[in-house]
Amino acid sequence: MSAIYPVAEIRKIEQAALRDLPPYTLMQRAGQAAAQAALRLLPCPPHSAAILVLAGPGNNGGDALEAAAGLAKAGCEVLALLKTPPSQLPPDAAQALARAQRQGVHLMPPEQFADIDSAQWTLVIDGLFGIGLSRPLDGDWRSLVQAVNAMPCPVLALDVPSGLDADTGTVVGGAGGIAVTASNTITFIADKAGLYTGDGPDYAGSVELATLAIADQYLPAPNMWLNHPGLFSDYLRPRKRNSHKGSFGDVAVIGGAAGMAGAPILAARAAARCGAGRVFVGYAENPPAYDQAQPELMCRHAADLDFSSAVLVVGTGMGMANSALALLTRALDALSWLVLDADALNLLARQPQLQVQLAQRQHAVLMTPHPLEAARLLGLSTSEIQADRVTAARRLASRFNAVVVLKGAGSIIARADGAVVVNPTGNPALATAGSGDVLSGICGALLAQGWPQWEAALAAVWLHGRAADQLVAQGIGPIGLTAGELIPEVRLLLNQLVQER
Ligand SMILES: NC(=O)C1=CN([C@@H]2O[C@H](COP(=O)(O)OP(=O)(O)OC[C@H]3O[C@@H](n4cnc5c(N)ncnc54)[C@H](OP(=O)(O)O)[C@@H]3O)[C@@H](O)[C@H]2O)[C@@H](O)CC1
Ligand SMILES: Nc1ncnc2c1ncn2[C@@H]1O[C@H](COP(=O)(O)OP(=O)(O)O)[C@@H](O)[C@H]1O
Ligand SMILES: [K+]
Repeated sequence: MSAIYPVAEIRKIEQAALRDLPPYTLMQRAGQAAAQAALRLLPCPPHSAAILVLAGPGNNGGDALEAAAGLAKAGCEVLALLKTPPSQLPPDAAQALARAQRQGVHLMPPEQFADIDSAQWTLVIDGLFGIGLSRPLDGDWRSLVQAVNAMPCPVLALDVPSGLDADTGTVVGGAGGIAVTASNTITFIADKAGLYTGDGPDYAGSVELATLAIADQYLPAPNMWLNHPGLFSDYLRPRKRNSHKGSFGDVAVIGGAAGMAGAPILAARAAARCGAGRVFVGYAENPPAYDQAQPELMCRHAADLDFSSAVLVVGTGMGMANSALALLTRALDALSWLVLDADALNLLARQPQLQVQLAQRQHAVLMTPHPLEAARLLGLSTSEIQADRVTAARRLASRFNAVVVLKGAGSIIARADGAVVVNPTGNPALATAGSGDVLSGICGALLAQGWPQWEAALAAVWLHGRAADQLVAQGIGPIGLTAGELIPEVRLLLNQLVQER
């Protein structure tokens, strides 16, 4: 399942399930799943492992103590750090503590709390705070997290790395806050957006989901999902034998002011190699005769292009001159499907009347802002966008009646009705000039081939990120991957997905 729920919903699911289950059941399931995940992470047999379990004052601490019991039972040497007096633990966590002690888990004496880094641990389990974190970590908690973050061993976070906001992927307390940097996270009941977007992936590491066998009847209809090909596979259709280039549509990339002629070329090459029947490049100024590396592209002056018969990808390297504004206005007037990127978005941010025109357009639009472009469109700062990427993407989608891709680590795809998808593919190899142009070209190609906007956006973002992941696995990046290198890899992946379906 790929549903993502906000923390408030997870609380409701948990409460509803707990009403129908014997007490302590869910914590036992969480702890056991965590113990199994921990055993899989050990680089040695259990009886050679020394595991430090950090147990906080709430039920996240209870999960950790339950996991500690399971690990001790499996033969590991387990030491638990518990600052809270047992009498102050919630009932389930107190039960987990009793079980851990029966299994031979030792409690660390308080005088050793400041020296946890003096021992060599095989693994640390972070069960300090989960979704109940209500304020930034300070004092002893902060020192503890600092010590864990300096350790070389793997760290398994339970539910969410302590200190991270599970909804937004920001550290609680902002720049002054702190969170556990885990190598792995096992999250319970359902995925949380904050594990996949913004700073979340840097803290959560590799994420595994344990649903705790919660029956479907307790799960409300989601309106947030984790991106995967199942969400767009209906459109991964093999080509009919009896087809021709007209069957796969035209893309016209509009952009390319002086000094930025390469940007639309990247988008256009991506569009051609992702299957558009014909690809035009409409230059704001001085079109080149043709693209030597991809002579299939038809390079023209944008003023000479028919805007009504192609999917228009507008804005890549377009500049902010009056001529660019005129091209954007013409594109918004056209009945064609639109992808708005880069300078098209920057111009829109400056032109309230064009924003009204966009929101009222009959044919909806796909917009691909990076956080700064999103900030300009919403009149906010980039840090305000990054503080809650899901909300920012939803606001843009509803304001402009558009499908919006808020780019950056863990891209957020949002729809005007509030549906959101969080993308788990991609890596910092993509932090290179032109990779956004490639994304807009992929979007254009899928739209030209008849994909609806929502599925086109989901597929384009997933493929773009996955291509970068595969290239990095081959050693092509993260350092020095260039945007153009993504294009053949995306083509390969798209063909593979169609074949596998
Ligand atoms: N219930 C169940 O059966 C299941 C629960 N599950 C597990 O429970 C987790 C949620 O448990 P939880 O609600 O007890 O919250 P948790 O994250 O442990 O922290 C709350 C405690 O921390 C304290 N506190 C907060 N911030 C603080 C700070 N900065 N500095 C210091 N203290 C701070 C807060 O104190 P207070 O804010 O009240 O002062 C309170 O004492 C969830 O993530 C999952 O792991 C799953 O196993 C499924 C079954
Ligand atoms: N750290 C990262 N992790 C995942 N994806 C990233 C990361 N950095 C950048 N990207 C992706 O790379 C692309 C960059 O787009 P953009 O900022 O518009 O670049 P440009 O304008 O140079 O083409 C976006 O799709 C973005 O989501
Ligand atoms: K935790």
